[in-house]
Amino acid sequence: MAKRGMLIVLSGPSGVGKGTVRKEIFSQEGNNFDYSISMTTRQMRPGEVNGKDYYFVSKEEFEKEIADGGMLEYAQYVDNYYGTPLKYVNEMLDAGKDVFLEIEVKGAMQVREKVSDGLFIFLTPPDLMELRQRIINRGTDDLETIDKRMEKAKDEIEMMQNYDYAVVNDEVTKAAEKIKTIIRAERWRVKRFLPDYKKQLGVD
Ligand SMILES: Nc1nc2c(ncn2[C@@H]2O[C@H](COP(=O)(O)OP(=O)(O)O)[C@@H](O)[C@H]2O)c(=O)[nH]1
Ligand SMILES: Nc1ncnc2c1ncn2[C@@H]1O[C@H](COP(=O)(O)OP(=O)(O)O)[C@@H](O)[C@H]1O
Repeated sequence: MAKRGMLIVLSGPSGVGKGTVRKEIFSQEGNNFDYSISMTTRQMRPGEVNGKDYYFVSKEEFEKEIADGGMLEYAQYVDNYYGTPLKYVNEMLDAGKDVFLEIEVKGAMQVREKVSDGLFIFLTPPDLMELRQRIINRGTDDLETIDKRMEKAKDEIEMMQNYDYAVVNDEVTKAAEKIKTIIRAERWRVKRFLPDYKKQLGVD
């Protein structure tokens, strides 16, 4: 059986640039990871593709998945559900692939409870004004939603203490570089390396 893959969780407040940084990492290293496509009940935005950006489902379908135990984690975020389907993640990890999740903080904490050897990275904005500006620039939210997201962001940043690494998203390429460095180093953490190495050496 292949060595089980590593679960990499990229999290942080909405609008900080998780999607942007994740896409930058995948454009360079897409062959090295699998991305878990989330399920959501929110409206599809122009340009989004069902099954690529998200699996877009109804509230009823999402609640059925929860009831059937099909979600690794889920959260309700600004009136919609978002979650990670469990089956794909397990299949990929079992096949020895590293799987990347890009999720908000409540979901990340559920994963932390369930997956003790995951790698948890918190992407954080240079400051709150810059975060607000990014959400405005993205042009996907009305003012009321932006205010809700900003209120949430303050609580979300408090959650940083529960993560393994913090990365400031000042520039996209720099943040992506830092995350790649963290992942490379993580592969050589003794707790990940040693069990296999012992097997190889025939010592236990
Ligand atoms: N818990 C959880 N959060 C998710 C998942 N997928 C996306 N999110 C997060 O939900 C929040 C809202 O997502 P979305 O409306 O797409 O906005 P955007 O990511 O800010 O463009 C963001 O912080 C996402 O990272 C998921 O599967 N689980
Ligand atoms: N380092 C950065 N500098 C400036 N703008 C950024 C940076 N990273 C992301 N953005 C912009 O901020 C907005 C929010 O990014 P997005 O990736 O959608 O965030 P998230 O997935 O965390 O909600 C987008 O308009 C994106 O182009």
